[in-house]
Amino acid sequence: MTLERHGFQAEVSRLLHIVAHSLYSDKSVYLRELISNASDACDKLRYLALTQPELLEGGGDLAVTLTTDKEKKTLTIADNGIGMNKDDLISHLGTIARSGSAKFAEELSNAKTQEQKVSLIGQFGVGFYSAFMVADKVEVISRKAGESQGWRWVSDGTGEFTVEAVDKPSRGTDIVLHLKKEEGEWLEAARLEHVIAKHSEHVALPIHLKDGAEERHVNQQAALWTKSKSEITDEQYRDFYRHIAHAWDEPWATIHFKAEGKIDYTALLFIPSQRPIDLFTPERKQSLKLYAKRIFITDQSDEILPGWLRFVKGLVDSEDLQLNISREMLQASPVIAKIRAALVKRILSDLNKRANDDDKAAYESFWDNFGPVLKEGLYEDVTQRDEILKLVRFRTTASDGWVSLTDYVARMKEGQKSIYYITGDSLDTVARSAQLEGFKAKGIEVLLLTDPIDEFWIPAVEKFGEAEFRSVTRSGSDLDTVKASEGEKEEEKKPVAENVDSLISFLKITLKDSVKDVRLSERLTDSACCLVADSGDMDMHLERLLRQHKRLEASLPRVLEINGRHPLVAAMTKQAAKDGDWHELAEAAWLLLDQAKIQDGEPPADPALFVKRLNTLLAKAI
Ligand SMILES: Nc1ncnc2c1ncn2[C@@H]1O[C@H](COP(=O)(O)OP(=O)(O)OP(=O)(O)O)[C@@H](O)[C@H]1O
Repeated sequence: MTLERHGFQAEVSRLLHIVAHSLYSDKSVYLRELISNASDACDKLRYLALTQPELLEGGGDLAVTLTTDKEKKTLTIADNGIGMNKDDLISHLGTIARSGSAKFAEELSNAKTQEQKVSLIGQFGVGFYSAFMVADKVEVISRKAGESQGWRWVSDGTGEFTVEAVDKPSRGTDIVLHLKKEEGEWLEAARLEHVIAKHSEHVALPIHLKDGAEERHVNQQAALWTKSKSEITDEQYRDFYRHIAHAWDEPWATIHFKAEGKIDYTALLFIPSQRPIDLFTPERKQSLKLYAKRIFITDQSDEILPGWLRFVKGLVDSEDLQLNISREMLQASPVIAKIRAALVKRILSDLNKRANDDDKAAYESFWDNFGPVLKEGLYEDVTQRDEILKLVRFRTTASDGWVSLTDYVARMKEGQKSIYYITGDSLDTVARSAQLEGFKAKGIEVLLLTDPIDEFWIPAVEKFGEAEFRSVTRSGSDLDTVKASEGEKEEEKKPVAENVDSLISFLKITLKDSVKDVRLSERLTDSACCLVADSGDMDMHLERLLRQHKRLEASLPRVLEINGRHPLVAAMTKQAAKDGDWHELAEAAWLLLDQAKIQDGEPPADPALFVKRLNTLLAKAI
């Protein structure tokens, strides 16, 4: 059979280069990764064999076997699981199929320091490729269950791999590591046993170690989640989390409980301390593993947890599920629906405890990582809305830290009935927005919202207690009904330019359909003008988002608010009262509209014309 040469996908090459140059202080993690893959492969076969017993080919004792060869300097990790055929080898081991990989590769190339790279890899996981931390050549010899042809994949981890057909009598996969010169320790049985005890003790599959003529069973194999909490150490929980979630970080939270009664199940759930890179991909895939009576069923069900809890890792094992339940049947299963409801309740209540814990920084680190995902629940799950609102934290104009809605409401000014917010792309731009000026002057706190999901949950939720959410970029904000508190006296206000109404009429006639209306503003103190959405119209940031995603073509005309106390508006008002040539005033009117757009982060309607007008006026002034 011919030997085929293939190039690795670009992101894999880059990843391999970094991994092979051994960034990790603890290289032993490669063993955990390869044993986890072997154990996943056996789980997959065991599940398929429930309906296709012929796949077991008479050999149903699934196991992982580690074999050392001191002469050849190889360590082989073999399993008799599902195996891979030629296409599987090329796609699974030659590309990173996982979503988020393009973003990962981009960030990896942008990362400057080794620490940044390690942290990125930590978020993404390197799985199989970690083999190249200890090996300068890796051979994968595999035969897929139900197929007769075996295949051999070989690579030295630099850009290319080869695939060829080989005979492989036994089903499953052998990973042969040709160890680097300095990695001889992986030929020592004691060293291997120690690492297995540390990282893979709880793998629910026998792990055998063959060292010369001797073969031993080296793991305890007790499913960790079946033990009682008091028998499990923090370290065991952590190692189990890393094993089951293919993670590299510490769990931020560990939730382990047994439910007995109408439905019996055990849940062992983890919340990571690092945000994985693929958290915001469109599939919003969750990865909780489902077991029935300790047999793995699936990690692909969207039924066990809602998408807005997709950051939760771990497993659920139920006594009340049929072993041969198909993934389709899961969708209609009342047992799953009940388990899901209970898990959601439990996770939210644990989060609530942590939110009220003294360790504010810990909760804020969770919020930083997963807050935007949890907020999706406000939009999607009416029944959990009140519980989630208790957990949400915001940046605001009044504080550098995170603020809860309860804190916000407690600080509301006399006469303030609404919770004010502004949405935008980044904290910096929203915090500088002209629409906030009047609110700042009165000392009214405004929530600064910068997650795309904010545009969707706010209109769905509408209220927190009695207080309605109100955008400051909308007209009719009732600013004048709110009293400034003592010590925050509003600055002495300058009088509004006399006859400003005639300027307003002039602006309406000149700007015509480019604006919906022109009004005198109560919200501006420093800026001459700003654009706001008319009450009932779409919020401006939402409109921009929809246009970016090509869901909306043209932009809607907005209300131009002008500041009657601003010197520019005063000068224009004077000019409007005079008879004669209004050409220059009209040019100034267009400049006023364009500057409002620029302040909102939008380009002027016609940039060339904007520059021409500006230069004409500047030339006169200089
Ligand atoms: N021993 C094995 N038997 C069968 N398939 C395997 C084996 N090892 C790896 N694979 C296949 O190769 C894929 C890639 O493995 P890899 O460890 O790189 O990533 P992963 O396990 O999917 O994710 P992670 O990076 O989180 O570990 C796996 O998803 C699996 O399909």
